[in-house]
Amino acid sequence: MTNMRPPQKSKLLKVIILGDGGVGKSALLTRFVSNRYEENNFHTIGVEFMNKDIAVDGEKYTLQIWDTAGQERFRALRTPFYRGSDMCLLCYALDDRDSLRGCGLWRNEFLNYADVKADRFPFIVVGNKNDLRPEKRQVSYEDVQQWCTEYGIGAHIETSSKTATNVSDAFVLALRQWRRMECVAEAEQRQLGDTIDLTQPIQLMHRRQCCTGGGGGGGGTRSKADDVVNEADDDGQMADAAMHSPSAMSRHLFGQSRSSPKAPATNYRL
Ligand SMILES: Nc1nc2c(ncn2[C@@H]2O[C@H](COP(=O)(O)OP(=O)(O)OP(=O)(O)O)[C@@H](O)[C@H]2O)c(=O)[nH]1
Repeated sequence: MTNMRPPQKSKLLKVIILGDGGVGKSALLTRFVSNRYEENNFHTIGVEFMNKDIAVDGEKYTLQIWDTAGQERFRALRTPFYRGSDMCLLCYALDDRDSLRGCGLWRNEFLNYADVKADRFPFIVVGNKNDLRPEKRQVSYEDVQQWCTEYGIGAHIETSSKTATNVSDAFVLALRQWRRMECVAEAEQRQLGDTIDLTQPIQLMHRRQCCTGGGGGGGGTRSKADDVVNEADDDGQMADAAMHSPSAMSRHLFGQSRSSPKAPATNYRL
């Protein structure tokens, strides 16, 4: 026996990179995964993916990163791969104003084919080629901030695959957005789980035994609730009532007369 903790498993997450043709999506992926940069890339046809292990805030992840073709003619080849994505990088190039506008169309295309809710999905906006000289820049940081606010996207980063600036940070940012969304979803789920819908009929199981009341036949002291449970053993209805609301036993079967032979006590409205 050893007290060593088992090696932590990494979580597999699917990341998708979208943006107009030539904005630098493939260069970003190649820089991140292989730390290489090529000046003359071929256009991507359809989709390609690569895996990269990453540790963020003490957690291990394997990112399965899908690079998609930005050219319109490849739409039918790329869209089937949107489903199941955990996060999405919307890319534009700093020297191409139209490519920022394009991000809106990419977002819509993604939402449509991935079938996810816009306000529940972790998008980030990535401005590529920030190594270019200032005079080549067509998109200011403020333009993008404004765009992000308009589309409700909370994270934006500028990168350069050429000079390896902020490339890993872009993926870490996306991962953190994903985690934030997960936390929101979990909190909502918890809230839903804790909420009892008083308008719904509650179906109780017959002859359930109460461990605190000695109902398992352990020979402990009999409680008042035990008596009531046994008293109603014939049809099991009272047992359910006793377990769920012992103090309400005086109102047997929730307001219905005990003499009523077929009182539907196991399917009631509060
Ligand atoms: N200056 C500069 N140029 C870049 C950078 N990243 C990419 N490029 C240039 O942009 C060209 C297109 O980059 P890609 O990565 O192929 O673009 P893409 O978005 O994948 O294009 P599609 O495959 O057609 O969708 C490259 O051949 C490079 O010349 C960068 O960080 N800085």
